[in-house]
Amino acid sequence: MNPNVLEIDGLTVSFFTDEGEAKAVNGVRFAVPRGKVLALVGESGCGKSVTSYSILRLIQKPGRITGGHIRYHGADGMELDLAAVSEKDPRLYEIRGNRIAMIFQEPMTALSPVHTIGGQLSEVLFLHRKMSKKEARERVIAMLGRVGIPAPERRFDQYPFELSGGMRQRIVIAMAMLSSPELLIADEPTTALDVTIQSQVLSLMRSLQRETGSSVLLITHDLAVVAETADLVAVMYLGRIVEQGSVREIIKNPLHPYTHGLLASLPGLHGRGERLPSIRGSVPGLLDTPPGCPFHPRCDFAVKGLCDKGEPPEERTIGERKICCARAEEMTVLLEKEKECRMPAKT
Ligand SMILES: Nc1ncnc2c1ncn2[C@@H]1O[C@H](COP(=O)(O)OP(=O)(O)OP(=O)(O)O)[C@@H](O)[C@H]1O
Repeated sequence: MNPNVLEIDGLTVSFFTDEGEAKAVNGVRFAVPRGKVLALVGESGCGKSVTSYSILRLIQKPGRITGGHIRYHGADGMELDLAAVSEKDPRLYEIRGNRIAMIFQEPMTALSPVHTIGGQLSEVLFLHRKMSKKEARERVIAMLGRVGIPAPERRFDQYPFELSGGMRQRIVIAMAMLSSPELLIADEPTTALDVTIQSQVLSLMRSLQRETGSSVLLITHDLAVVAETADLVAVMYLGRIVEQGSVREIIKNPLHPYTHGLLASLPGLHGRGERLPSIRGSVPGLLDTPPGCPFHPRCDFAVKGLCDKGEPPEERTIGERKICCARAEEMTVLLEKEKECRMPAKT
């Protein structure tokens, strides 16, 4: 069996607007291993959602997948390139919601306000598992209990509006898990929730993932969420992956200046009242991406003539991580020097 449930290779997705072709995803390559959580992280607009929507072929006009592969490797041997398959191919319907499920930031996008919770959840089992009404009711009530919904028998007949945001997101997770997907794509699943509820929902997702052995592609802009939830991380900037590897290695020792900047701006790393450093400048538009490394105009380590010219740097491997930075090999030393400069001199 392939160790990866999903392999994305050279994925390119463009939006064809009146102003021109905007490459929202530009040659992205990563793999989601079986039984692992991979987080795709980056600032707003870097292409995380477009990447995840592409997997289920949910990109709408004027957007289109223009290149690359999205290879799904089923545990039962089913193989499919989701980037190439026809929209009408019945295998695509089988994959959506059954083998690959998706949960969104706002639970109400997935739930119908006019149907009961039990009715909506049972539908998943009628559709994908062809279960009887009685069997489905039992399975749904058990799953509601598993995701921490109190009094699941009573909740079965209630409507989504009768529940809090955190409870609704648990319902959506229950709905996704009912079909025992091999891969769960969670697009900012906790962003709309209060901080205390966020952490409960994340640990619920993590424990369900461990219990079922499914894989998760977690989309988030929050490195604190990554540290808490994921095994692997891929950092995206302006439609490209700039650094990827294990969470342990990358959070402890980020090498790409962008990852370094994202981590440095996390509140947990700084003392009370201390001003948080931020990455200078802002993300350029997709129609005027700079030549060379897309991050160079905001990078403190950019070198004229090296980082601002030609094609973006190619991916290279350092230890177990992959990084796209022309100065990757020197970064450990450069970051160490920078840290020393920021430390107050000893008297
Ligand atoms: N329908 C569309 N038409 C034109 N451009 C689009 C469209 N949808 C997305 N884009 C562009 O694609 C780029 C990537 O968007 P995407 O939603 O994937 O970013 P993201 O990293 O998920 O950000 P966020 O966290 O804000 O959702 C953005 O520059 C966005 O403006």
